[in-house]
Amino acid sequence: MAVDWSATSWPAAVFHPSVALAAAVAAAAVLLGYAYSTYHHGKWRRLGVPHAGGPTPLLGHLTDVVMGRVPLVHLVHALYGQFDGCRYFGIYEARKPVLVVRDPGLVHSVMVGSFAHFYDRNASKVSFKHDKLFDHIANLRGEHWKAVRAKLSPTFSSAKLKSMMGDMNECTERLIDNLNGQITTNNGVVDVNEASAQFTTDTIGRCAFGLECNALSNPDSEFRRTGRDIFIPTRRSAILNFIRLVDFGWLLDVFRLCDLPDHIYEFFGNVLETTMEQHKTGQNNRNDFISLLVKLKDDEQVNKDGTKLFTDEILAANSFVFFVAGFETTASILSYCLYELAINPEIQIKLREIIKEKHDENEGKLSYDMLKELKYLDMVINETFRLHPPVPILSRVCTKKYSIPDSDLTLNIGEKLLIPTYSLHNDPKYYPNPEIFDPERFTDENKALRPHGTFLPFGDGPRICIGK
Ligand code: HEM
Repeated sequence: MAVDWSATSWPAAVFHPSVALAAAVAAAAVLLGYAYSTYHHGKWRRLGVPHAGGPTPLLGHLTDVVMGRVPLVHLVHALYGQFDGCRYFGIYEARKPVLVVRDPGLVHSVMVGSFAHFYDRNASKVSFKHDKLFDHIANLRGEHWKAVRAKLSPTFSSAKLKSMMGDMNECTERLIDNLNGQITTNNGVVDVNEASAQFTTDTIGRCAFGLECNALSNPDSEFRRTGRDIFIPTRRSAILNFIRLVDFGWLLDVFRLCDLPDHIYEFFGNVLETTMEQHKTGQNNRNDFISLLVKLKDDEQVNKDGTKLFTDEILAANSFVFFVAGFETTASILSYCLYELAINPEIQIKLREIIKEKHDENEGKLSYDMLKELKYLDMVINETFRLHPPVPILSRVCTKKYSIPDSDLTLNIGEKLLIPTYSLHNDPKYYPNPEIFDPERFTDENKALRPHGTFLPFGDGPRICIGK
């Protein structure tokens, strides 16, 4: 049977004015969305800055990173290789132009010499307004950061470090027992990753908080569980980070959303309250991080504007960051160091003999001064930091207009820079055959041959790691 097209209703529907309007609105929305998501993508071309090609609308160069196909450090490393010979290059972190600094001299200027232009790591607190643990030293900005940093720096004076040696030695004895136990029960196979995480949890718990965390003897202890919960990526944090990345972070403030589960906020609030109380009532008279916090709080005068620097929230946030910043980094470098020693037995034997000799000279005791004399141990650890930097990329935000010397490029306030630590550590120009584990790169003579800005496991300049 022939179809009578004039009798069907669809052509009439297509041309109905409301459908045409909807189509026009949809087209306008697509165009607007495209314009929004690519608005800044021409910046590096306009400025004549060498830049990575083909940014995707909305996600820029981070599509594969957001999809979980490539870690950010691999992406930056591949581009670092592509821009050999350039002092810097541009990428797009989603919509935002970001400058990656390749030249060690410029890296050093940004972090040290011209620090006054690059005070901060984060541009703003948007999207974190309701995060009770956000206002810690690593996130604070400008003068506020400077004031808190000056007060917290004495945590790691050499006198304080010396007083921690007893606790560290005790945790180390337990680590050795744990490793020996694993060797016996597991045919010589050892999970150094988990043992390092447990050891680090116990050591920070004792040295900073005066707490017995028992992670080595009880892998399910509360501190160890909390450490795991903070670092295991969740769908929730992935979604929140995506929202931030595409510049809708303000929505998280509107809906009062935070990254971590409630029990983590409660945990750090409780740890701080309990340990501070123990110090105040004399149940604990150790000279640790918490005693410093108690003193800062008690001694503080109210500012002219009636505010205080060390509010309960600032203290809780800083307890949190001392645990978080110290835990994963130290555990990671310790397990990589044990791993490298296992696959480089000649280095292991040499290091072991040097340590044993000193240990015997010192009547079987491990002291702070003895550690400082173990130069080869330092070289082995530094080579581990070079190959496996726990923080492989650093960031800075321009806080005061900066003209890059010998170039036409001027950075404006709020613009972001990345410093590719991992790539600088693996650049054959500074470290020939970079894939080889070779502690000899860190003799005094060899170190002196390399320019500043080529070894950054703890960052550099006034914002360098406080726990270095
Ligand atoms: C192997 C161990 C560690 C490594 C590799 C490491 C690495 C780093 C790096 C790369 C930075 C950024 C520096 C910059 O931007 O220039 C940093 C900052 C920081 N680290 Fe560490 N860290 C380690 C241990 C610790 C420990 C034990 C603590 C304990 C308190 C700590 C607390 C901090 C803090 C609070 C900051 C922020 C400093 C500021 O903004 O003023 N870190 N760390």
